Formats: sequence, C-alpha cells, structure tokens
Amino acid sequence: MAIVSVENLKMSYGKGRVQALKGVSFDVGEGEIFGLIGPDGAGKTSLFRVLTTLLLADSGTAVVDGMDVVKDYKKIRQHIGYMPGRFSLYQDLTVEENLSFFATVFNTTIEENYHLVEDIYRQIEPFKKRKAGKLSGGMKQKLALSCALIHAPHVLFLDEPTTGVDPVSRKEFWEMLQKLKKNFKLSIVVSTPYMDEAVQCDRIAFIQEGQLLTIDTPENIIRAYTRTLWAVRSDKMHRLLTDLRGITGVNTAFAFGENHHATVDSSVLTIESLREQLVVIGHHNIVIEAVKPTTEDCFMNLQK
Ligand SMILES: Nc1ncnc2c1ncn2[C@@H]1O[C@H](COP(=O)(O)OP(=O)(O)OP(=O)(O)O)[C@@H](O)[C@H]1O
Repeated sequence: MAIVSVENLKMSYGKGRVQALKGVSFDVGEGEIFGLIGPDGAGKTSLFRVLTTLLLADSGTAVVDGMDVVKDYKKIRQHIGYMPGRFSLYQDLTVEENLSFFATVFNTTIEENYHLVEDIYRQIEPFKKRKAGKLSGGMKQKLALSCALIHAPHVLFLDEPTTGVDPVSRKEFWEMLQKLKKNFKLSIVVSTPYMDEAVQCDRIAFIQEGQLLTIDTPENIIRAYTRTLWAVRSDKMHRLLTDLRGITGVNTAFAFGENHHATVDSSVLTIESLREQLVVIGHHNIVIEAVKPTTEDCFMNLQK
C-alpha cells in the first residue's frame, strides 16, 4: 500500500516565472526508504514543502498517509516528521530544550515516545545542556532527527539530512534510518545530492529540473545501464577531459573521483586505439580500464 502518492504535481514560484516541479508522479510504499536524488536546484526542497503542507502546488495531487495535502493539511502535520535542509533547531535552546519544545508542540512528552528516539538521542544526551548552536554538524543532525521523531510520525521527510556532515556521521545516519525502518516500520522519504547514498534506499527517483528521470531500485537502475564505460587517467587530467570529448567514439566524459569516466562506442574505439590517440596528442602515464557503472554514471546517462 502506498503511504505517499503523488500525481502530476506542478509548482512554480513568482507567478509561474520559476517552474520548480514540472509534473512529478510517484508512490512510496509503507515501510519503504525512498530516495530523491538530484543536484542543487532540482526541485527536492519544493517537493518536500508541498508534501509537508508548507507550500501549495499549482496543480496535481498528493496524498500522505491517506490524507490530501491541501484538504487535510492540519491533520497531516500530526502524522509526519519533517527535517528541513537547514536543521530546524533553535540555536539558543539547549539540546534537551529543543527536544522538549518539539514534543510540546505536538502535545506529547519526551518520556512518552522516548523508545523511538532512544538509540539516536542517547548519543547526544551527554551534551543535553549544550546550546544547539554549539553542536557539531553530526550532533545537530542527530538532534534534528530526534526532534522530527518525537511525536511518533508515520512518515519521515528528510531533506538533504547528510549535506555538510562528515563521512562518519553520514554513515551513522543511514544506519539510524535503517534501524527506524526495521524496528518501527517507519516510511521514510529522504533527499540527497550524494549519488553514492542511493544504495541505502529501497527505491530511488532521480530528479532534475523539476522532473523525475527514473524510479526504481538502485540495483535495477544499474542493471539497466547498457553503455560501455571506461575509467581514464593521464598526467594532464584537466586537458584530458576536453580531449576525450573531442575524440570520435567517445560519447560522454565527466570527472569521477581520481579518474574521468567515458562512455564509448565500442564499434569505433578499443582501449588500445584510445590510448594511441591520447599518446599522439601528448598524454603520458595513461591508464584506461573498463569499469562497472555506479548510480552516478546512471544519473549522468539519464540526464539531458
Ligand atoms: N523561494 C523561491 N523563489 C523563487 N525560486 C525558488 C525559490 N525556492 C526555490 N526556487 C527555485 O526553484 C527551483 C527548485 O529549487 P529547490 O530548492 O526545490 O531545489 P533543490 O533540489 O532542493 O535544491 P537545493 O538543494 O539547492 O535547495 C530552483 O530553480 C530554485 O532556484
């Protein structure tokens, strides 16, 4: 059964001047971790604001936990937890005061729902007297998640929860989400600009310029990738990117960690013939190897 159901949602800012959502449709299953993955400006925050009843769409429908985001907006707010991009903490309140405030707003107490946040909150409890503004990024993230959970919501909306957070806290955060899903069957819609986090989700949707490019499990998205993909390195990485793009048989090339990833037409190029061409135009220490695609390669392949 779908806990979130979105149908042809369109939303614009400034009387239609900026179209942030251009007809978005998807369902999220109960107990699913659903990831919205896309670059800055893709429309992730706008979509979250519509789904959490903070913004009105121009057209289309969205139903969350069986309630319409327009007609039932007050009721929905009791049933969802929202962690906005810049954590919605009160910087001048202590850790404990923040959590207590969010509990009070929803007519509950920390004690009543402590079991939900216990695992997460325990890690920051030693600092409960510290002002939220004085916490590290990872600790703020844990407190913000505790605050979003303290009224026992059925669905969690997390907008870029791992942006600007160190790699260890990022990993821990995903482990916390997996536990929430497993222990409390929570449904989670989470956005991220980090392509490598896609594998943490049950299903993902790639979003770009207000449109969804594809929706599937990360495994199926990778399986559907049929291009020939090579990782290429040389002593002149910056020039290599431009040079690769000018070689017949190279369809696309983009920077990928220490390498460039190139998709090629294998009826035109072999690894050896590409190496020869790069030598002729002055590259040294060339390494070319066939690689398996990642979710980032799939996104690059699908985007316009
Ligand atoms: N208040 C606003 N007024 C006008 N345009 C806006 C406003 N908020 C967002 N936009 C525009 O709407 C589009 C979608 O932005 P949105 O913030 O939803 O994207 P995003 O994927 O969340 O990216 P980011 O991580 O940068 O917030 C962008 O073109 C953005 O510039």
